[in-house]
Amino acid sequence: MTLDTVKIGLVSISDRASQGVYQDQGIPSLREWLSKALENTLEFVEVLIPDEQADIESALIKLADDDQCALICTTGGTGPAKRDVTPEATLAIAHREMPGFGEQMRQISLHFVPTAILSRQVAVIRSNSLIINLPGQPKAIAETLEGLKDEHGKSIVKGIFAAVPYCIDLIGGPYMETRDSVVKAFRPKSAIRPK
Ligand SMILES: Nc1ncnc2c1ncn2[C@@H]1O[C@H](COP(=O)(O)OP(=O)(O)OP(=O)(O)O)[C@@H](O)[C@H]1O
Ligand SMILES: Nc1nc2c(c(=O)[nH]1)N[C@H]1C(S)=C(S)[C@@H](COP(=O)(O)O)O[C@H]1N2
Repeated sequence: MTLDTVKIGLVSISDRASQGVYQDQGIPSLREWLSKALENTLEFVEVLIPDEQADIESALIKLADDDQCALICTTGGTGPAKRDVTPEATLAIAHREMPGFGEQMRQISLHFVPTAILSRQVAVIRSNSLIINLPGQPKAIAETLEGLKDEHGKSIVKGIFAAVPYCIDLIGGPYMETRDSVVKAFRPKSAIRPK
């Protein structure tokens, strides 16, 4: 079976990276982890913007409605600081909320940092796109998507990505295959397509 190409939007939200104060590591970290985790051919649409609610909303609308990305990952701007507005922007353009993702990401992150509860990250659906907020620390991207493994590679805490392919099936997106050594997608037996 030939796998579908998957279009993925990557949005890095950082005042300083967008001004060139430091080099953006958000988009490269997202691209690297997703390319490692997925067997499908991936087509990325990438945006680097400051923490401005209007800019974030229009970037998300364009990626969902015009580019038709099945998955959109944001990084940054989820904390309690005044300029952190990523969750507000995401909720403002959402059609439906998916609260399980935010709940699980905060649980996972508590295994890494006690400040995990400061992230207000959300996940939502807009039409056929799943949009997920990830924290801004570049290392938080793999932590929340993949979870935590012991020294033998055995999963201690499951990352949220295990649930992403089936969610995308259910909203009418492409069938995504993961590499089990990175993350094993879970689907009910009836939804698994033979390789
Ligand atoms: N896009 C990025 N590229 C590289 N490092 C980043 C990026 N975003 C955040 N970081 C790092 O993670 C830390 C926490 O991220 P946070 O989103 O809270 O940044 P911030 O303090 O709001 O600043 P800014 O929006 O200017 O990146 C930052 O201080 C920075 O060290
Ligand atoms: N996995 C993980 N989650 C994390 C962190 C981290 O380093 N790793 N940092 C926390 C911190 S310090 C903050 S303030 C919040 C919000 O980060 P953001 O504003 O960069 O999105 O994410 C939290 N979640």
